[in-house]
Amino acid sequence: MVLNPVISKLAGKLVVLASASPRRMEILRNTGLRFEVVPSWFKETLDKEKFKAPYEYAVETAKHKALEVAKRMPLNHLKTPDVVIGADTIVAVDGTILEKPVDKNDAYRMLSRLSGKEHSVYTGVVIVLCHENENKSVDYRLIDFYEETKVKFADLSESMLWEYIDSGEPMDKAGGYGIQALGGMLVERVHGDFLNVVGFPLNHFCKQLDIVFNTSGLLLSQEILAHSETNVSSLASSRIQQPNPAAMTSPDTSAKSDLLKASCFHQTHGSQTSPSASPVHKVKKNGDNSKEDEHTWPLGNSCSTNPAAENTTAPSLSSREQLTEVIGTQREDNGPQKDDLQRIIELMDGFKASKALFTASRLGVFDLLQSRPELDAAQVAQEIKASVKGTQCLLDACVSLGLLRSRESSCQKRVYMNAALAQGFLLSDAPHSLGGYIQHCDQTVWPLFTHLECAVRDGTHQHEKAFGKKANDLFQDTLYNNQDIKLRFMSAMHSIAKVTGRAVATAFDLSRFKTACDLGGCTGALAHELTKAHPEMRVTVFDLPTVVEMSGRFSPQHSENRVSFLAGDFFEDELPKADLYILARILHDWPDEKVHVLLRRIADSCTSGSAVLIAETMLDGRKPHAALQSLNMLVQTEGMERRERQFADLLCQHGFGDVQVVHTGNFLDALIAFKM
Ligand SMILES: Cc1cn([C@H]2C[C@H](O)[C@@H](COP(=O)(O)OP(=O)(O)OP(=O)(O)O)O2)c(=O)[nH]c1=O
Repeated sequence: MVLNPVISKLAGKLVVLASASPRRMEILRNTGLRFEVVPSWFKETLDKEKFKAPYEYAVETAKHKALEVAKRMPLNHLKTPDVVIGADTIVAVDGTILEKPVDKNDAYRMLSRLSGKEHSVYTGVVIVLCHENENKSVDYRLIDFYEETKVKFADLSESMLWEYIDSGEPMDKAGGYGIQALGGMLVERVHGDFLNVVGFPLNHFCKQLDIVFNTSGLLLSQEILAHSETNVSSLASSRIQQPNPAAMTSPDTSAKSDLLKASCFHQTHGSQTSPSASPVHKVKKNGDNSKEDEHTWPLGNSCSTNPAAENTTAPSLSSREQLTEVIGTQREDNGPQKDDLQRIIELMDGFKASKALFTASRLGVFDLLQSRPELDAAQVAQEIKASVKGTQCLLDACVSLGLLRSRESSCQKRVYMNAALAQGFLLSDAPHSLGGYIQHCDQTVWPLFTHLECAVRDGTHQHEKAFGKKANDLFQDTLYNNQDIKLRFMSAMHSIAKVTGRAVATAFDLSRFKTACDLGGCTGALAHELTKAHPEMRVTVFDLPTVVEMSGRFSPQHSENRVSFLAGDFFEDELPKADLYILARILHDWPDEKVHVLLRRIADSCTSGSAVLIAETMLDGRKPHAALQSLNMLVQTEGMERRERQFADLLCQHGFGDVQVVHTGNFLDALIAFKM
């Protein structure tokens, strides 16, 4: 806990881990830090001969990983992070650097060299602080350090070696072993930070953060204080990395982003923290637009809205402290800006990236490579019954998108395996699989979006143009009009609810509510998360008969029976009585006049103190996902996405007030309003 205050100073900042390492994610996630994961595309091919010490190689590699993500995000993700963390772990024995083995023989070679000896594990870490300056370019300030841990292996027999290698564990780990898993059996002694061996020297990282914040607790102040050499420990060193311009291309810094105004919602990776730690803010009713981005944090410290506009005075520099070199580029005066052109190309390529993901998912590429990693394009093509040429293009596109990883095998063939993103979200049987939603996007949303221009001109959905049939009743005539389409849609809604359910269920303290009714709750995925998070709560899922009859297919094996289903139409039938009514991704299907009908019916069913919990992607003028989701509703439904204030205005007309919102950091934001 002693270091927790340091981590909490990153609250409200967009922190990005530029790593696909599940171990690094786990180590950081366990600190309660909220961060996004954006694996780096940097190929770890620096010439080792050019470095006088192994740790220099690790630090330089970590720097390139972090900077690549820091530069790419404004273009690909349309947002500039505040902090990007890169890391690289290597094993060094007898002056030789060992990274991840390319195949089993390579693993054997590495482990044989380590057998019976002491070696060093170095993890280089680079923290990139991104700061948008007055001319809209982004300054990058780097702080780097490395940690060394000494590890002594036991004498390893041939049989032990091969048994370990055949476990598969060595293949994605430096030095060909994982000390935190089976590889622990090989280790006699560790001297230094254990987590450093696993891939991230957490203690040193927190100490470094403390230095960066120094006493005034400022991050991204005008002058980032550098760390003096005084805290060099026996096995670790911290130093300011004076970026070597020759060693790297100057980052594209013209990316436009106002996200350095520390927006008050979190990009959450991993475990949802308790409601008390989530930033809850009250929504003012219409007319008071000036404070839209100001939120008060439960911890009492307000999040800055724009560092550049703050009257932050940089702490004075002591003689022993150095400034890191600012890396920035001056904008040229003539011709199309390279970065702007790149931005437009990225946008034009967007649909190709989506379709590549949809196609790979539909062809079963991710499931195949999970069961059989390290296949080459020809082998994948044979399995998915596709051309080698087409498969090669698709696989390489997925690698470029960070969905797959590839490397040269020992017989000089390029082999492919799933990246962490694919393992987390794209496998059919993954707990948070988005496969259903991807199929819905590919089969339903994609054809509708080809008629976006008509949707914009007409202001109506495009089911008839896309599928050749009139859709009078949005759901009955389109999404539910045959079993396959209905099952696909329910699977899509189920996958979204699985990914977002816990964040929505824990966004507020709902312990006062004993009964809830999830209107349009579809498969009950959110309902189950609510009962998990609130042991006293019973939830009734109220949805159309055609949906309720299929919901059993999605019920979790081991679920308490505090979730029940009731068939009905929430526009027509009497609503079940409940303390809390839930509308998750429901209101965005309907125009205001229909929303008023539904809210009036809910208000009539409520008693004082009852509440309504809304989960939607809320428009905030910044998040591209929300604005694009609103287009999605335009082509698909009669509805739209709305701003917080629009919800507050709709709700107050039906006697609901004290509106609070939590930006959960994933697809959905949560809003609660109480019956006054
Ligand atoms: C020595 C050792 C390494 N490792 C892992 C940590 C790292 O994930 C990996 C070293 O390879 P890295 O290149 O540092 O990291 P990575 O490839 O996994 O992820 P990324 O490059 O995207 O950041 O080896 C263990 O898990 N246990 C160990 O005992």
